[in-house]
Amino acid sequence: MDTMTDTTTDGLQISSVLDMHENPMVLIDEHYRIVAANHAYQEAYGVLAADIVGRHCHEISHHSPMPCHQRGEDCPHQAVFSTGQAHEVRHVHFDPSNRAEHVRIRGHAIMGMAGQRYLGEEIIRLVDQDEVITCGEMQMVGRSPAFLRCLHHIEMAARTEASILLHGESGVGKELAASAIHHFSARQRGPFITVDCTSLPDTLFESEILGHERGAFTGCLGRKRGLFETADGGTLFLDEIGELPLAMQAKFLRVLESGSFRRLGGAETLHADVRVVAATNRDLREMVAARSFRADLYYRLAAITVSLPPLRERREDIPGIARVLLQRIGASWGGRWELSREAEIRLCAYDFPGNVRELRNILQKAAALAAGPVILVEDLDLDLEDGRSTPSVPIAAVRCPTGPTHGRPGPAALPALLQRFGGNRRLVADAMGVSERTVYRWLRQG
Ligand SMILES: Nc1ncnc2c1ncn2[C@@H]1O[C@H](COP(=O)(O)OP(=O)(O)OP(=O)(O)O)[C@@H](O)[C@H]1O
Repeated sequence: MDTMTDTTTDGLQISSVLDMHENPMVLIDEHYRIVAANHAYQEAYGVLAADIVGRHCHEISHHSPMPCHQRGEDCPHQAVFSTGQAHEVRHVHFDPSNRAEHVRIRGHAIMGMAGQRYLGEEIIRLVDQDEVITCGEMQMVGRSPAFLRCLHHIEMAARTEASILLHGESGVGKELAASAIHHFSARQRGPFITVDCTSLPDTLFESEILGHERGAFTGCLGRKRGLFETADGGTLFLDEIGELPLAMQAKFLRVLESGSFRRLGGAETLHADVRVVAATNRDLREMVAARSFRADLYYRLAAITVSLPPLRERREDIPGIARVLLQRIGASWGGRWELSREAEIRLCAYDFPGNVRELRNILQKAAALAAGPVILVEDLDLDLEDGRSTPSVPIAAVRCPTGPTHGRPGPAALPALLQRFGGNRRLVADAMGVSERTVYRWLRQG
């Protein structure tokens, strides 16, 4: 083992040099052993330097017996020792009580007086108390290990130029993840263009995706740039790619392979430099086997695949996401709502087949129905058929909803809702997640 006393040959005390840093910092030797930790580190993690000096960094920060690069992670230790250059990564660390946290690590190469090499690891803790990770204008909430791991994959994938396929259930946050990829990538200053593959009729492919020249078809008055061209220098997000009909898959493949295209009615071959991110909730491999999705397009899109975990596999994120969603609802409706403890427990026990989008809809309805600023269990309209509560959660401690069922507000709630939304039935319908006709029906029924 490469050892180092706390005093270097020129009389500097290592820990006092590390203490100059405000962020937690540790010094690590070539053999992954921690040599020193600064005051900020000891305070942040509630440990004494003596408790961790001599132990492996991966054991302390990852609770893992092996270095993180051997588990497929981008490891500052490996990078700094092999290149001698500083290296920065995001990681998921675990504190002494096994709580996952999202951190940015700056690894610096440090030389000892006798030529020994060290890694100086500065740890910047990214997740604040609200568990919100802010990427540009977006807010991604969560601190569960499953979520943070997924975020790490997203960031690692974003740094490459490879096509990325996002896979996950409906409402799990694929579109949010796609914009996070754009934000984390070198293309962040370029455009982020979304193509909804469910609403792209075959007849519109050319004009929408490739654009058209003036007079290209009857009634076409001007020249239009297509979405592919508009995404030049940025990211093209193909949402619901599994819904793309076979005929259009061939057309897409041609454009994606070459980056070249012609506008409808145009003679000139144009080129766009586009990075593609696609998303689906379907099993594209199965679709390839069933010949309903082209294998060549699949391999073109899925250079890197990132799976987004469903909300029920990261239940510890539910309270944090609910808090942020309620803040958003409050900001747009002009009000403040919070969950009662029982309502929070009830939500954490729910399976959320519709994931974060369903959570948002449930909270909107609940806020619309709640008599005051505190949302009670009876304000929650959970679909208990699909979203059965799991046995791992102490359901016995939770009362069942007794209030309105299937979104139908009680007799007193409807006038209050109409008042809240200035008599606008459309807004009431949106808040309740029903059609405007349903609101009319409720009003007729009194
Ligand atoms: N981690 C998160 N933190 C905060 N909000 C989130 C998070 N994940 C998703 N959301 C919100 O949930 C809603 C649904 O997310 P999104 O549209 O990205 O899901 P999706 O997987 O693309 O859904 P679909 O497959 O139906 O298109 C959005 O309002 C989004 O902002």
